[in-house]
Amino acid sequence: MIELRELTKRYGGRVAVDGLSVRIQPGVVTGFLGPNGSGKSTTMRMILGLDAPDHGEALIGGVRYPDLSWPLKAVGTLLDAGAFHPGRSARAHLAALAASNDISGSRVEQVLRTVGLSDAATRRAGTYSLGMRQRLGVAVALLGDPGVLLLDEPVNGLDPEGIRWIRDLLRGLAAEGRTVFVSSHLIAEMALTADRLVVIGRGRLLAETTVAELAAGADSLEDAFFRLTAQATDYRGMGAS
Ligand SMILES: Nc1ncnc2c1ncn2[C@@H]1O[C@H](COP(=O)(O)OP(=O)(O)OP(=O)(O)O)[C@@H](O)[C@H]1O
Repeated sequence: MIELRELTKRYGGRVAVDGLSVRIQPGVVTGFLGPNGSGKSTTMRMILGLDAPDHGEALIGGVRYPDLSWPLKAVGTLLDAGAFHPGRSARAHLAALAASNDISGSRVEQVLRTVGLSDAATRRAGTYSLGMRQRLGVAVALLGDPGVLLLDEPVNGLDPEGIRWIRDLLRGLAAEGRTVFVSSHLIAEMALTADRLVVIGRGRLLAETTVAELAAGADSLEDAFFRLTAQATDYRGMGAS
C-alpha cells in the first residue's frame, strides 16, 4: 500500500502539492489523473524520495522511501523510458542492477521473458525503438519482484499493441495482489486499465473513487473528469467559433 499523509510541496510561492492525503490499495490498478501542472509528477517524485515534502509524508508499506533497505524489492518505478546507457545491452543493464541490489541473476532472464525482450537481450539499448525501451523500463521496475509499482505515463508514445500489452500487464500485476499506481493524461485509457482513480487539481485531492462511480451520471468518464477539474486549471481553451 502507498499512503500519502498531508503531502505538501511548494516551489517558491507556488503550492504544487497541497495537503494530499490518500491511500492507494493493493490488488487493484489505481489511476492518477489531473490536468497539466496539477502536481502528479511532483507527488510521484516525493513518494520516491526524489523531492522532499515541505509538510507531510509518503509511505510505501508503512516506510518512507529513503528508509527502505532494498528499494528495488519494495517498489518498481517507471518514470522516464530511455534513461539507459545506450551502449549497454538490456541483459547487461539488468544484470548490473540485479548484482547491486541483492537480486538473483535468474530473475534477469525471468523479467526479460515477461517483457518480451529475451531475443533482443544482447542488443545495445541505444538501438531500441521507443516501445522496446519502454519494455526495458518495465523490466527494471519488475526486477526486484516488488509489491508496489509506480508508473508515470507508461503508455506515452506506444503503439496500440504496446498500449494493450501495458494494460494487460498492469491488470495482471494488480491481480497478483500488488499495489499499482499509474499516472496518465489518457482518460479513455484509464477507463480500460484502472479500477480506482485518484483525481487531483492544483495539488489538491478532487476525488478518490472507482472508475464506475466517477463515470455514473455523466455521458462519459471524460465528461465527468472535465466537470470535476473545471475549476482546477490555470488555463482554459476558448472553444472554436
Ligand atoms: N522543479 C520545479 N520548480 C518550480 N516549479 C515546479 C517544479 N516542478 C514542478 N513545478 C510546478 O509545480 C506544479 C505541478 O507540476 P507537476 O509537474 O507536478 O504537475 P503534473 O500534474 O505532473 O503536470 P503534467 O501533467 O503537465 O506533467 C506546476 O505548477 C509546475 O510548474
